[in-house]
Amino acid sequence: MIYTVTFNPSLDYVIALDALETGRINRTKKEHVYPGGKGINVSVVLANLGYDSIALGFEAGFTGKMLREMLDQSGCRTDFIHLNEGMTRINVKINAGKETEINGQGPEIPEEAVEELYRKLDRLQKGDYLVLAGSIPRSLPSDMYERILGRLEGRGVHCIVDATKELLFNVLRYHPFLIKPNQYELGDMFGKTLETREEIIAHAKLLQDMGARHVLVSMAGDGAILVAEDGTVIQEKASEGDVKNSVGAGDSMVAGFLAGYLGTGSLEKAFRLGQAAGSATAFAYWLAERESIKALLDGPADSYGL
Ligand SMILES: Nc1ncnc2c1ncn2[C@@H]1O[C@H](COP(=O)(O)OP(=O)(O)OP(=O)(O)O)[C@@H](O)[C@H]1O
Ligand SMILES: O=P(O)(O)OC[C@@]1(O)O[C@H](CO)[C@@H](O)[C@@H]1O
Repeated sequence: MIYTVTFNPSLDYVIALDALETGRINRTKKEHVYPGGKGINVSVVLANLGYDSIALGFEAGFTGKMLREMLDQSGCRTDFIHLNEGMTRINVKINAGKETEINGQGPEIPEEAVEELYRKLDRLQKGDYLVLAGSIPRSLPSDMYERILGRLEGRGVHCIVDATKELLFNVLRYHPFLIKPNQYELGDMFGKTLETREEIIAHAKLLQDMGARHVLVSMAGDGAILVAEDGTVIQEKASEGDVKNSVGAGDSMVAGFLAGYLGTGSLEKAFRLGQAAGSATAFAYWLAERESIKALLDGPADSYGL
């Protein structure tokens, strides 16, 4: 089974305007509310690709109730922990020529709720995949992901971590199966701006020296580079298309990679399905659907396990 964990889910309020001006009333041309949060997005795209997963995380308040309902309707299985105080955040995604995002802080997660999540994770079995993705609320310590991987160590659970800075650095010694920083996040981890292919590969390898297995570096419209555990490097440009809203492109890429890997066992197919899923999301108002992903694949969909 695949599990995703989203510590700080959201409702994403996605709006489109011709232009955004501060200090005045702006009116939207288009608006929509979607379930959000990185792990949840991974679960939604996995479901669109025909892969079952269970989305774990925390929800609270009327927004949390709505999040559950929306995910139920979309056929995505959840096993959230309900918090009695606060409310699931609403993140605002503004498409006005440029993309601007305002992400909320989210509710406080008490110690008992974290313990409840640990108990759920204790039930994972050998061969399961666990995706940890996104920020954690400020009330929690920055070694949260490390504690989870430490607890799962030696149990044969394959972990995928899509996080930045300390959250990511701290988990490397547990040899995560896959990490997916974007080009800027990777540079940021070393206090640098990475521009060339060589610089990106060299820094991905530094993360492998610290314990990561496969490192997938996404580069938005420029595509992605996979530095595999055995040193193989796969790089490809992204498909060209009309970008509508790239929020969730990275999460879609993680979902596509995992689906491709589970469906074929091939890192190359996984990489290509990941790229197609990321681009299909960028070319849509929200997360990629199965058909739009298939349309961006090179070769027949069944050769990707779809
Ligand atoms: N403008 C674009 N055109 C084509 N493909 C894109 C575009 N933006 C993203 N993609 C695809 O999606 C993948 C992931 O995108 P990106 O690097 O923006 O991830 P990210 O920074 O983790 O995104 P997010 O945090 O919004 O989920 C890229 O490697 C590429 O395959
Ligand atoms: O605040 P975080 O946890 O870093 O990111 C949350 C978020 O921006 O990530 C997803 C896109 O990747 C959105 O659905 C969601 O609003």
